[in-house]
Amino acid sequence: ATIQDRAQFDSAYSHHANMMRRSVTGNGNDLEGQSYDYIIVGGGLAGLTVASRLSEVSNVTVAVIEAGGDVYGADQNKFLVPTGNLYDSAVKTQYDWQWQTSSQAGANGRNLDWPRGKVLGGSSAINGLYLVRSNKAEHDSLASLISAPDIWGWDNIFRAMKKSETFVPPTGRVRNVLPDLRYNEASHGSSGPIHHSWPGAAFPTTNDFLQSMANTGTPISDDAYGGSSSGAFVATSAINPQDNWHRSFARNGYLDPAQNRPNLHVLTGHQVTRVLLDSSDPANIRATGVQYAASRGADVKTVNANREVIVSGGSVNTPQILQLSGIGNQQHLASIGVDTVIDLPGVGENLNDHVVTSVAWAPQGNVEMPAQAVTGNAVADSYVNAATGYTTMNTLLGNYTAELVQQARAQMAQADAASDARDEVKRAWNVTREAQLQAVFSEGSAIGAIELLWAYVFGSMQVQVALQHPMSRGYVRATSNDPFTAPEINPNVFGVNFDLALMREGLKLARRVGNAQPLSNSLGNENSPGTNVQADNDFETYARNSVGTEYHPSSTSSMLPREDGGVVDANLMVYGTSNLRVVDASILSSPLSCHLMAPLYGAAEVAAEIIVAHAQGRGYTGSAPPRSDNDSAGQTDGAPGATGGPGSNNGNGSGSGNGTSALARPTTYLGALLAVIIASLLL
Ligand SMILES: Cc1cc2nc3c(=O)[nH]c(=O)nc-3n(C[C@H](O)[C@H](O)[C@H](O)COP(=O)(O)OP(=O)(O)OC[C@H]3O[C@@H](n4cnc5c(N)ncnc54)[C@H](O)[C@@H]3O)c2cc1C
Repeated sequence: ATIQDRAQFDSAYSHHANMMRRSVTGNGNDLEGQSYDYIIVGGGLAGLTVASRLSEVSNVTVAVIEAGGDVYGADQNKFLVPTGNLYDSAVKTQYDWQWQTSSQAGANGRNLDWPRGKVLGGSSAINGLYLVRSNKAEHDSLASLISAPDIWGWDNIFRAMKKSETFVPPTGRVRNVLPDLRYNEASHGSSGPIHHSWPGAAFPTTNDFLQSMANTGTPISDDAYGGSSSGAFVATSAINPQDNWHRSFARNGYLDPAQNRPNLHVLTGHQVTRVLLDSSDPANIRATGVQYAASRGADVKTVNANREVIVSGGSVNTPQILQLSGIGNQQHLASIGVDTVIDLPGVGENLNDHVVTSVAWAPQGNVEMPAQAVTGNAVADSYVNAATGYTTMNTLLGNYTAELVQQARAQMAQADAASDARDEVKRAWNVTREAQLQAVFSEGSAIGAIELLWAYVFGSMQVQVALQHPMSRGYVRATSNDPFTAPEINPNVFGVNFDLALMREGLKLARRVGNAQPLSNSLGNENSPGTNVQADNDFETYARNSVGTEYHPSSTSSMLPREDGGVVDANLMVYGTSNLRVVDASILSSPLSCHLMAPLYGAAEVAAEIIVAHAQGRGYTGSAPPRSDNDSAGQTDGAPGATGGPGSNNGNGSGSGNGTSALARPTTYLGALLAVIIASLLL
């Protein structure tokens, strides 16, 4: 942390204390023995999105159990102030699970840090705020693997991503500094819970980066949000200019506006230790509730589910929870002393992650840069890095592509044959990698294989290089039947040579971008890897020594057919159960070429629509069900057949929050525009 004077800083942000907040409870007894229609495990990005939407239906009851604490407290500025994500970070604090991978052979044996949010809002509370959308072809490909184009294909996900968004155009000042900041309003949403905008502060070298990308083969995109994210652009950030430039995330976007709903209860500071399953009818295994505890050794409490349990613990924790509940590979479960209820070998497997490293320069002379600290000035502190570019295989490699793909196929076939993984797991690898090879790595594909990010970090200027479609697959496996013992995380970094080769070529391109006009005018010495690194081998050694996570793990509860190693079906129901779903990053069956937050808000919106449709006895056809009675328009349709209802339990949500004003309404686009005009006049 680089805050010089904490008291001065907190007083500059004292207005945060007056915000509208949804109250939550930290008292585990409030839920114990109670019954809720829906129990959501994990109050992160997906969990709070689903909780908010389900509780719009007033005659169902919803409980969320979150292992971490609340964001609103002594440390709230860590989460709310955008620049805080770098200079007052929640990473490596109590708000982070602080996972580490197992030793990674592909990264010279290093154990990589794997932060994940452990706080209300989950990783959406601690992340880098980049909002980038995935590509049409990627979603159509994911949907075809589960034969559900109407639900998971681009059209429905695009609609759902817009549903979650309120787009706020950049200020006049930002437009002046960044003449190449381009967007197409038609691709954005105007009345959703999460605000997408640009920071109030901007720097000329960001525009130079776009120009240098164009000059090295990655053209500037006019519309990165309408189905193709390839090209260079300044990404929107999850920032709300109308609310003091705060971070917009699952807590303040989805939960706080639900503050007056008596049918929604949120418990923090308690970890779900397992899902309780009734397997008396093996053809209809039902989740009857969950157990939870404040810590290892603390009392284990139970809360009952009338209708469904929805697991939203994220890509690391969700498979661990399923495994400890008896759902997973029978052999693995036996090895940790867990009785198998459902032998489902895909649980925890098929893990993939974007990995990242960078080329870094010292700034040239007195080039203008953001403050390398949180300052107490809301506009300055809204600055986050956001310029990016998604580069296709053809730009990266030209006609070398086909040869590399052929080599990759041969290498993977050999490695799979030697692996002792279950056949279903091998099929998951195969179908998802083949889908990637066809959609992303085919000649002329418009999907980014590599992301290049422009970053000012701790006084250095960097072009970061992140692999978007790794072929390597790893796993998450519980190592003990104790839920408070860390699982083994093995992302198998650079397990397939193809991934290393692309990273190497990405690093070369990053150097070319930095050496190209006009960006080169602002860059001094190349500090890393350093100009002595020229040969392929040296680039690869540098990549192995420096690579880390871009924080986008997915696929550990893949939505695939059961025989292809799937864990959930197209309705996100865990195979073999009739009322246990997973909604979080783990359901994506293969990587997406983007930061995951935007598509995950969309996926969680779709999940909530599916669940509401099912509660109403309707099939889900891939569009929003009729509006419900607790939503902002106040229309009613209820959910026939829902059991329980308000008052079916007495967990009354008392506790640490300080809810104040009336139910928030999403701002309209006109309101947004007006606020931005006023803001730019004030600047
Ligand atoms: C440091 C960092 C930077 C990132 N930067 C970006 C970015 O700039 N842009 C972007 O788009 N994405 C970014 N991401 C990724 C993005 O935030 C995640 O992909 C997304 O939040 C995943 O959503 P989720 O719902 O799957 O999991 P999460 O949001 O992580 O939520 C899971 C929740 O479940 C809770 N939980 C887990 N286990 C239990 C249990 N047993 N009992 C109770 N609660 C439990 C966790 O505490 C957590 O709150 C970043 C992530 C990190 C960690």
